[in-house]
Amino acid sequence: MDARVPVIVINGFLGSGKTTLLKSLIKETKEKGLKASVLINEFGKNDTDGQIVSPEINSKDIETIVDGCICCTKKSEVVYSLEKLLRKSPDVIFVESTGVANPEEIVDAFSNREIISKLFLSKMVTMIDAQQLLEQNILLDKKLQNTVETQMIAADLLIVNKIDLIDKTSKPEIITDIRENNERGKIIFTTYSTFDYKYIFESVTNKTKSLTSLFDRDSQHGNLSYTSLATITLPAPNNLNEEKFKSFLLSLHPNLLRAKGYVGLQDKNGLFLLQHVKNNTVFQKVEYHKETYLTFIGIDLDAKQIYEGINSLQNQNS
Ligand SMILES: Nc1nc2c(ncn2[C@@H]2O[C@H](COP(=O)(O)OP(=O)(O)OP(=O)(O)O)[C@@H](O)[C@H]2O)c(=O)[nH]1
Repeated sequence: MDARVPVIVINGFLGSGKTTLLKSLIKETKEKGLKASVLINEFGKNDTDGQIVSPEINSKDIETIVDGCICCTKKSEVVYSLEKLLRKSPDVIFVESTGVANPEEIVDAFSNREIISKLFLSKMVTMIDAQQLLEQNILLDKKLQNTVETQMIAADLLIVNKIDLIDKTSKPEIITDIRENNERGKIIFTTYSTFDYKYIFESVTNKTKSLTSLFDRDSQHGNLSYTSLATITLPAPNNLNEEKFKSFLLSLHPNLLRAKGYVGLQDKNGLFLLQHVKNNTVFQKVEYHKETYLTFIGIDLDAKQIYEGINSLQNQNS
């Protein structure tokens, strides 16, 4: 019997809906009577995604690698984290990559001699932000555009998410775009990463694909590095004015690709999870009892401008 544990990698650009999918998949795994383990990789310093999925899974079944990509600077931590997860005897391991990870390099990070006999790559899922795909030219950085393409090339399953934010007549254009990069992957259109998860779980029992063979078909994209992509993390004020803060985030467009964190809002009790992708800003009331913080991810972000902007918002309120 093949005792290798299936790995499902969830790829996709910043804010495309990876954590939303991960949360649903953890729930679905439980409902199937199976045990999930999770490896989450965050580009920023804080484990926001781990915090978001934490109500669904025992903390011992989550490993988090922060402050860099497992496809480059954090490659060496992957084996250690996977070994730790394997000791919990999971039926399946979900890996959520950072939004700027190169899938080819992720597979390489997993192809370590010590773990390759214990795991197999069951599915490479790529989340696509429908709105972002249609406005691809908003990506300032050619390398990031390449990343989006590489994530499409690598996928078995392409989940076009956030279709509530686009004109439905654009679907054929999206399909054409995807097919230019990937001729064979299954394409599913979704909102909030909701679809029939049988397309994920059918592969859990199909132990055919090895980690090393995945990229035999395409290796031309090579190693990408992002010199201008940066994260800035700072403590968050606990009394931000919601509207002024939203305007501040919009003022950082188009350099700001993603912002997230935990904040307190003026005239509102409790703490809020901030989710900002492009021009969409959402504050969700949450139970959160640790230090508040804000993480900004973008291209050529001006740290001084961000620090001063947040400070000035705080001072306006006091
Ligand atoms: N309007 C809309 N929002 C969505 C949809 N799916 C997810 N979101 C929201 O988009 C934001 C980002 O979603 P996440 O699941 O955190 O995205 P992610 O890919 O994990 O983000 P990173 O890990 O930062 O790259 C959250 O506020 C989600 O609630 C959707 O279909 N439509």
